[in-house]
Amino acid sequence: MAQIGLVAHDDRKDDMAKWVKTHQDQLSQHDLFATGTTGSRIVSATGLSVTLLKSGPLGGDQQLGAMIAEGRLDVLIFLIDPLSAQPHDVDVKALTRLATLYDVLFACNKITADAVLNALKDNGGNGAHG
Ligand SMILES: O=C(CO)COP(=O)(O)O
Repeated sequence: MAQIGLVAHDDRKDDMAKWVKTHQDQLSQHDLFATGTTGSRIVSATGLSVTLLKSGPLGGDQQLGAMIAEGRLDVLIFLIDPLSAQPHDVDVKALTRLATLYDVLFACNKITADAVLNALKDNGGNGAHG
């Protein structure tokens, strides 16, 4: 079982809800964490059990970053909107920086997110931190 963080910017929330629904069976075998609004969308689309953190602009990105720094997150799926400015851009950068620094499985678009789930399957369902 892996600890998976799920985050999507506003323009990518529909994509995230659809992606999670597509992979619902596999994702249900893992511990899911999400920023507040993304997580609420996922829960209403799928009924999956998700630990809801604060909304991204209110500190949710930083909470996920702290989990990565403490070795408590194996995977980050962060569907980023590359066409809109974010008021909390510094938090977004901090989260992507920590995901890179700590070498977690990290996807910021759907096709890579698919590849990450395949990698998890190949690894017997365990993330990098086992
Ligand atoms: O802003 C976000 C990521 O930077 C996502 O936060 P929400 O899921 O609360 O919208």
